[in-house]
Amino acid sequence: MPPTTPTPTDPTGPTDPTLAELAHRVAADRERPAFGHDALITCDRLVRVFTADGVEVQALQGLDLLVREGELMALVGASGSGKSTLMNILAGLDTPTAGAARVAGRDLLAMTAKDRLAYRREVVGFVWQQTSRNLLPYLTSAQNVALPMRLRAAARGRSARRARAERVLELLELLEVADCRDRHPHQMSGGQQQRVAIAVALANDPSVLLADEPTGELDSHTAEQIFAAFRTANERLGTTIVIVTHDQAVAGEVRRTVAIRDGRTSTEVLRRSEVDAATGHETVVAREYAMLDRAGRLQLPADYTRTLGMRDRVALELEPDHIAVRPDDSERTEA
Ligand SMILES: Nc1ncnc2c1ncn2[C@@H]1O[C@H](COP(=O)(O)OP(=O)(O)OP(=O)(O)O)[C@@H](O)[C@H]1O
Repeated sequence: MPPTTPTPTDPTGPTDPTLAELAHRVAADRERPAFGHDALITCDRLVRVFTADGVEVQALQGLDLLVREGELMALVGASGSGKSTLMNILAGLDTPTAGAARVAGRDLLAMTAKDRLAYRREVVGFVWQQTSRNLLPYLTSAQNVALPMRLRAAARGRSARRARAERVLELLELLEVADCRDRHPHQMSGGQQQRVAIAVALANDPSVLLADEPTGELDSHTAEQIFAAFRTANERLGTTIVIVTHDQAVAGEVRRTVAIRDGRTSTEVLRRSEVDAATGHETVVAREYAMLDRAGRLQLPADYTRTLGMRDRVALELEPDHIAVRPDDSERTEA
């Protein structure tokens, strides 16, 4: 199809708005809900700059991310793309340099030290890659799971021992490690330790469970089982779960995988099941999307731009139902 040339009468092209139209747009903007108003996690133009030896590193460069309540999603990206920086901010362990971040109604930039402690104890749970970082070595599994509940009870000046013991057992059973309840971490396999770690993270019924490479130290079979445990927690308890992973198998099992590139969300893969009406056969269809930020910026996948030799400048054409992005043809046009 030849490129369309937008004219002032063309509804797809730019026109000079009248004063009444401008007033209408301003009113509509004012009424439009804020970015991420209905999301459980909202990152809005999030920036994190580190300064080391006088050199600035921009780990997050205006990252936008929305996660809805009840989602189980994966974050992927090359080493150094900013995944751990984002997880540390969402876990309340680090503060962004600029932008906005909200989790379950908490503004992560405005929390006091006391709010931050309560946030880490009650709103988020985390599972780290190193099994040794998740569990205290001198406590049994049951004691490890009970600890966050005891700390919360102490902070609130309450004690409900029996309810606590019941919840410990419930969680260990849900994660299929009830038989390990009296064992210490060194008496369990890596997979069992990570299951107990998930139970610890869920102890105070957090709104969000964050996991940073939780299967990084495990073989692929055990990694699959750990992933199944996250899915059980998501389905049975309704917990929203965000997993950072390099593991393609894990990333391929979730409905939504968001890729981070150079400190920004770049592409997103959504998977949905389709049932063939004739055979009843179910297949999973995956589709990749690029993310358009609020300033209209788009990151094109590196393999696409490489394949077409696109660099610096590209040609844009507005079509009735899409925008075409083509390699720079200015020199050819001028010749
Ligand atoms: N405390 C810090 N001081 C200085 N630079 C840092 C610090 N933490 C992270 N960075 C830098 O910020 C960038 C993003 O790092 P980050 O650890 O978030 O990446 P990542 O995607 O999690 O990588 P990996 O997959 O290797 O863990 C990197 O360039 C890193 O060197």
